[in-house]
Amino acid sequence: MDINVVNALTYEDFVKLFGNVVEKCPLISAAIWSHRPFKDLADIEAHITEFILSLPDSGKEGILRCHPDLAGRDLQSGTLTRESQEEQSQAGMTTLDSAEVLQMYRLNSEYKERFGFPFVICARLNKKADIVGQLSERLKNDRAVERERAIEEVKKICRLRLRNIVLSDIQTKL
Ligand SMILES: NC(=O)NC1=NC(=O)NC1=O
Repeated sequence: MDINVVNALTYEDFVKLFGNVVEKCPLISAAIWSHRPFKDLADIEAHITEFILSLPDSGKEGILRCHPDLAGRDLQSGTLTRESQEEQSQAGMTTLDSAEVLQMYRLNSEYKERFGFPFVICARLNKKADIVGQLSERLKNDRAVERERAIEEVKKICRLRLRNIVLSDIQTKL
């Protein structure tokens, strides 16, 4: 997507296009719109990252709480966002057997109990085994370390969603 096209978008169209690059946090894209003109996609990403990192811990945890559990209730009831549905199915979360669903439920519950926010990982970059391994491993972290680790995953998800928007736009143009 031509960055000049992005820079020419109205506020409403910008938020419509980029509003879910951070799961269920359209306010973030709305907040960075005023920084246009953007040099390139990396510049948009940098502004989003700057916004997230400028938040207090409670704000960062608020972003984490907007993320649906992997293989959780939203997946089972079909209420995931389009992006999340694609990501979770790509990571094999839609083809778990009942024992694996129960294992994810138990680990996610233990994690949420310990940290007060859900386990977040960039599903596109991980397969089922990695996710279970990471979830078990990261449970051992202390809260501050784990909060930062989870925000790193939010940034990876955001980067891939931003690129998806650009690529899908180019495909429609071809
Ligand atoms: N709890 C999560 O990590 N959720 C997700 N990660 C993704 O990459 N997509 C999700 O829905």
